[in-house]
Amino acid sequence: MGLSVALGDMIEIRIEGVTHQGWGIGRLQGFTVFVPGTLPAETVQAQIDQVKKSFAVARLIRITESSPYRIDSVCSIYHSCGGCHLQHAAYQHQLELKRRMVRDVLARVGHISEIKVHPVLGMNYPWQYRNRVQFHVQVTNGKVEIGFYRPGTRELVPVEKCSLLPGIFNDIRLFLEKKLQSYFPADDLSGWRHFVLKISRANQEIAAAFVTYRREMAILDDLAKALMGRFPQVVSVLQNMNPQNSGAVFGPEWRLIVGKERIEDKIGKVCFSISPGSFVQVNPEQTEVLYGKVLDYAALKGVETVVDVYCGIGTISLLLALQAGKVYGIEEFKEAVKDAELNARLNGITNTEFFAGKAEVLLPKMSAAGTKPDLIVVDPPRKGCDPAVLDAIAGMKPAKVIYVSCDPATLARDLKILEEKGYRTEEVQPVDMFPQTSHTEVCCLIEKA
Ligand SMILES: C[S@@+](CC[C@H](N)C(=O)[O-])C[C@H]1O[C@@H](n2cnc3c(N)ncnc32)[C@H](O)[C@@H]1O
Repeated sequence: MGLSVALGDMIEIRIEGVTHQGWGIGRLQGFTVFVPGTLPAETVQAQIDQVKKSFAVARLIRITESSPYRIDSVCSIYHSCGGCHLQHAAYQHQLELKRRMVRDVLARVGHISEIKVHPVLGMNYPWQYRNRVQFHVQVTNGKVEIGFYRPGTRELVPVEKCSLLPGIFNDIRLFLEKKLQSYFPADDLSGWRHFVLKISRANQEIAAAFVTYRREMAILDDLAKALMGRFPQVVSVLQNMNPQNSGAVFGPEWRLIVGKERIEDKIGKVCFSISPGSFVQVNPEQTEVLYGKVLDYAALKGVETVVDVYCGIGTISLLLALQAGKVYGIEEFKEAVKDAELNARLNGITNTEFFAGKAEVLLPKMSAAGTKPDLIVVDPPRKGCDPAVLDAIAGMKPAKVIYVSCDPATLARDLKILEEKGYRTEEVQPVDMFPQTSHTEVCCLIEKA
């Protein structure tokens, strides 16, 4: 039987749960209705925005019974920006909601319900935690705007200050917006795409990147010098050329405009030199918590062979290498592999070896060559592990697998596959890498059954 409501209808609904995007979930005539911006135990009036075969989406109009955990959001643009999803919930409640989200998705997708999901490890100060940002630059009829796109659109949200960013990022954005505007109308401002900032937690140095459609951009050198002159913390300004209209922020070609090529950071005892396009975790304080959990679960004794799959610049690999016999890292992005090798040298670590290529090709090759690791760590992108990676893990028969995931749904899918291949999930520890948003990082310990 279909839902007897239509687009534009007003409904009253009790919210019972929350989705992984942070939307409230209610039931109406046996149908699922999602209401963004609501919390469990609230009753709300909402207007139907979308009706699909098995669910509807409604827009929050009025809260008739409020959750005791509802608070006023901090950001004035919270409802239009879309970058945060849970600012309307007190932080401790956000952590509880995230724990429930992980538990629900593991049960629904992974059929894993008997395992306890530990309370989410949160932050003392869950603001200004991001170490990098990608702003979009838009120049329309000579008016320069630097900000974020409204979700699913190319419409810029006017941002005065983002509460997830260090204060200096907001100041730099305002400076650049004004400075860029001052070149108009004398200079051609077309060709701009993004403006990216990264800050090192260890020494507070900042690297900036101008991402442009084309190489020739008259004002970039002048702008870079002005930026460094005004903000001495900016030690590196680069240009990245990205002519493609794919979803990727960076294209393959980089040019150093002024300052140094790379910035350095530190995690635990290990120093990292980071090339501009490489992946690093976005929340450095919580990265230490997450990696600490990986080391706990690994419980190494100095003799083990470990494979770190999807290793990025070798952060987890090098921390593990301090406690293992030998660590192999696998990573698709060649520059990140060069970083990992350089970082091993910088830290005097000699028991690592890194391989550039796709995990789904290299791990099966390693398995065929007879490598028998005691532990395999995987930290894949959101889409999770390729089936060939999971097959290779089962073939190599490590006693332990540690799965670090930024997407609980693909994690649940992969844990189910690993269970079918003779592995059992023993521990599930969510870590709040992304306070105020609905995203959660999860670290799992999996053992051979
Ligand atoms: C979530 S990041 C984890 C990086 C690292 N473990 C860390 O904590 O910084 C995922 C990494 O997987 C890499 N990657 C994506 N697809 C891959 C593939 N098919 N094979 C190997 N690496 C891949 C990305 O370049 C990225 O560095």
